[in-house]
Amino acid sequence: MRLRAYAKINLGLDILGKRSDGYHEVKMIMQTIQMYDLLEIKKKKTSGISLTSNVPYVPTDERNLAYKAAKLLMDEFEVQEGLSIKLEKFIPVAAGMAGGSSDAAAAMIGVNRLFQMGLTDRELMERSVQIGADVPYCIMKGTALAEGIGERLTSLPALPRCYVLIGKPSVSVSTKMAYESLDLTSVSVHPDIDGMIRDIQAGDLTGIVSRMGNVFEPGIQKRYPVIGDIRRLMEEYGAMKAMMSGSGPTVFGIFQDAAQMEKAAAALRDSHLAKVVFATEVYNRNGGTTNDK
Ligand SMILES: C[C@@](CO)(OP(=O)(O)O)[C@H](O)COP(=O)(O)OP(=O)(O)OC[C@H]1O[C@@H](n2ccc(N)nc2=O)[C@H](O)[C@@H]1O
Ligand SMILES: Nc1ncnc2c1ncn2[C@@H]1O[C@H](COP(=O)(O)OP(=O)(O)O)[C@@H](O)[C@H]1O
Repeated sequence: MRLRAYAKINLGLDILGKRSDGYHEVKMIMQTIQMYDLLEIKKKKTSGISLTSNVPYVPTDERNLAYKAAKLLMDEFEVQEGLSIKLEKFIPVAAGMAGGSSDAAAAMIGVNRLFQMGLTDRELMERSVQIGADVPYCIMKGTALAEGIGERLTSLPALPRCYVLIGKPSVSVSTKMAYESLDLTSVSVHPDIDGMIRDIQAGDLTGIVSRMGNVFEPGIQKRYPVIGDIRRLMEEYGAMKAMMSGSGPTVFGIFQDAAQMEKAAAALRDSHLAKVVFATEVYNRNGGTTNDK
């Protein structure tokens, strides 16, 4: 069975406070994009899970989030057969694009089907938060409001047609480090997430984009100025707006025009500011790219 594990961007990312368990209360607008890892999962006769990957820098043992997610379900359902997972990574790692979380989500969806466990998406989402705060969203996909630690999800209408340019500099950012080093008292500008929800409901792309904001961005950009360089380049080449995704360092730009985005992508490649440059579109729950009829 082959599965796609889609990447996400955060159109808006606000942090409301810190909980006693160390996790943070968030309020985010999540958006799936047409960039994905591929998972091929198969039953195998010998028990246990084996995982292979096309990249050397992700673990292939129980530290891999796809492995962990598969194991969680297989343990609960006392599956005696084994599982092999072939993981092909295209989503940059430790990039703020939920690559690992999405692999975990796809593994859960696949294992549920392969071993006929009969769990609903809702039941998978409830279990998946044990793997990571973003995993329930990666099961749900599309445009959504994420609250709590990221697991309280409200589905939103699909975005109007637009294009997304991804630029990932060569640096990596650990999510844990990003949360730990964030000083909430010094956050002076919080994005207007409620306003963005209204704009999404109204299908107003200009409004949505004007409210894009990420409270992680100033701190991470200070450490890695290349983030600002990529952002500026994208805006110079016609992005309605560009911003860092999640805990970074990936920058995405929103474009109204595909040809304009391709020009920006070429300029970004020439600049060598980004190690990964990828021109794409949003992904919606119905499998399409827009809410066009
Ligand atoms: C920042 C975001 C924004 O979408 O994405 P990424 O940048 O990782 O893609 C997410 O909140 C990342 O979610 P996820 O990557 O699933 O986090 P987890 O694995 O559960 O947690 C990693 C670490 O981040 C911190 N953490 C995570 C989520 C949260 N709401 N509060 C936190 O403080 C905790 O210190 C935790 O140990
Ligand atoms: N399937 C996986 N894909 C990518 N990274 C993984 C995976 N499983 C575990 N990891 C580990 O999780 C960390 C964060 O990965 P990732 O999900 O790509 O970050 P982010 O949430 O910032 O996009 C990496 O340091 C990596 O070693």
